Amino acid sequence: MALYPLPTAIILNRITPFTCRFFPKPLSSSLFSAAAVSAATTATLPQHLSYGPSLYKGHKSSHQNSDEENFTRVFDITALRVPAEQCFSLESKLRGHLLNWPRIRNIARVAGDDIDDELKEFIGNDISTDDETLTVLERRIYGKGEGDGERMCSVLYRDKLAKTFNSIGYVKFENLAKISRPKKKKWKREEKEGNGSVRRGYGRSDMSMVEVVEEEGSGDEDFRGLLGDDFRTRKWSGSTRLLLLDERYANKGIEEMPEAIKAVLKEHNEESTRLSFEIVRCKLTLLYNYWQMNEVLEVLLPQGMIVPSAFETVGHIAHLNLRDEHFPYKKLIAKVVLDKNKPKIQTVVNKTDVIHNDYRTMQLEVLAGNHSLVTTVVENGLYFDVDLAAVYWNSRLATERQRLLSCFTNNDVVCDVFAGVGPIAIAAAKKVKYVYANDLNPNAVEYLERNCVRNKLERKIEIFNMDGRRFIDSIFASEKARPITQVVMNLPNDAAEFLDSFRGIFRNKHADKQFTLPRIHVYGFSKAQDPEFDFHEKIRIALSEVAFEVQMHKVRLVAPGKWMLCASFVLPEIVAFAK
Ligand SMILES: C[S@@+](CC[C@H](N)C(=O)[O-])C[C@H]1O[C@@H](n2cnc3c(N)ncnc32)[C@H](O)[C@@H]1O
Repeated sequence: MALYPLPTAIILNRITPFTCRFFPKPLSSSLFSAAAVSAATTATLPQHLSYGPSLYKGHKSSHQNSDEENFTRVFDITALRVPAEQCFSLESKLRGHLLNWPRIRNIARVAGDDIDDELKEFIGNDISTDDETLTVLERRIYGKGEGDGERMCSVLYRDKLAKTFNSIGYVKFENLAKISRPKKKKWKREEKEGNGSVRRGYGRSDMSMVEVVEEEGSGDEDFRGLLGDDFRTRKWSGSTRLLLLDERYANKGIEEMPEAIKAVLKEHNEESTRLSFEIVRCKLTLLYNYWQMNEVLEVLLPQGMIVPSAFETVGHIAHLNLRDEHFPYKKLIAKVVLDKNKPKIQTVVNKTDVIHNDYRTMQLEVLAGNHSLVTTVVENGLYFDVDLAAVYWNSRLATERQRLLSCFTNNDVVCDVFAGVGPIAIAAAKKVKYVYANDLNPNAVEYLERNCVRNKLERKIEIFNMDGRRFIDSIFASEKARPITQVVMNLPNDAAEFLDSFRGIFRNKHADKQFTLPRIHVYGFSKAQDPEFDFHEKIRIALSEVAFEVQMHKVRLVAPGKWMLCASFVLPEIVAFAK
């Protein structure tokens, strides 16, 4: 990620270690200027950040080789080490005292907390009842000479240990030179298995990591060096887990723990001297992947700036609607959106202009990711290929399309005058008898054809590429066309103006012949105080007649005070037969 260099500098200056200082964002509009960096001042941590994880809290990591590492925060916490088999019951007992941070499991696993399978075999399953086995094992681990219970000198012990474990084929101790061990690369591969899940037994994921902080001078450094990091200088305890305690208890001793925790410790330490119930100090590291989009952006953008938190998606494309104030940071914002929404999102675009062309296509600028604007949208089990650069698509209308479809029956013949790539026409074709779909945009028609085939509905749809007015004329005049029962006119800016095309569509039909008056569903916008009345008036003017029993449906607010509406009514007979 090479996009953050300068904002990173700001983070470095604005976030201090664990002292819980909060640096307000520089008011300067230049996030990148040195002035902005030095403008950072300290203040106390605001109330809403005083609890729970925050980028404004914790220590910064000592590794800061990449921009992402600048978002690493290390938190000192305390944990209760408990036997693995009891951790779930204790978790529910102690829930109110546990860390309970979002996306962090209260039960953590760290290196060395599991007994190796081979060792399990060696000591048997029931370690707590077999005292002799345990004593022998403890001698091996803590370096006491068998028989006398005294400590051996390091050299002798090391030698003995190497021989002992070698002879029984015990290969887990990574630092024993004589024993072959898997190559580093292989370990790495194992760490991330297929779906990205983490290697068993290690408290590291791509979001967070828990490590036990070793006490200094515990006296067994020699053996740790020999046996590797998995070797723990604590009494033998079988498989254990860490129950991460609430941040209030960080760096606290047993006396300061709540009664519930003290009771657990007391109860078990009385019961057994072998099982490990102990308080340990830990480091919880939250990595870049842990933080959510808005948390990262909040740190990167100047204080007071609205953090873009929502975007529309069309297939693999995230579609932002950035404000003017965001423009200097558009690439930065897009990169974070991409990072935080991978792999679903592969491209981030911003709308550069309001839609004002005939084909209703958007002017888009690709800000991050791959530059292809051809994508596939799945809506209600149907597949739609879309080229956002050349055709219209709006995922927000999915619910409205469903509502409209619910008005159709399997006896209907639908005519979609402004069909685009076919979200209404193709979905209707699945349900109704037949569909006539039209669009003026040749690109939309190409995708409409493609989508019909893709959804195996090409036999139920006939496609046209002409102006809507001409299409209405010709489809109703055609002798071959089936009698149309439903007409959809989804071009909200202008569709009402096309309604005059229905005047006289049956003028050449004999009045005594059977005919079907189509039900029209026309979309429009209104900024009026009473949008329904206003739209009704537009329809009356376009038809030069009053349509009765008009059902008005408010689709959604497209801008403050601007409604998108759908009016549904049966074409008045007087209009259809007008001369
Ligand atoms: C708002 S889009 C709706 C498309 C589709 N119904 C949907 O929901 O995605 C309007 C469509 O009408 C088409 N269009 C614009 N003017 C037209 C005209 N005069 N005649 C026919 N189609 C037109 C545009 O190309 C565009 O695809």
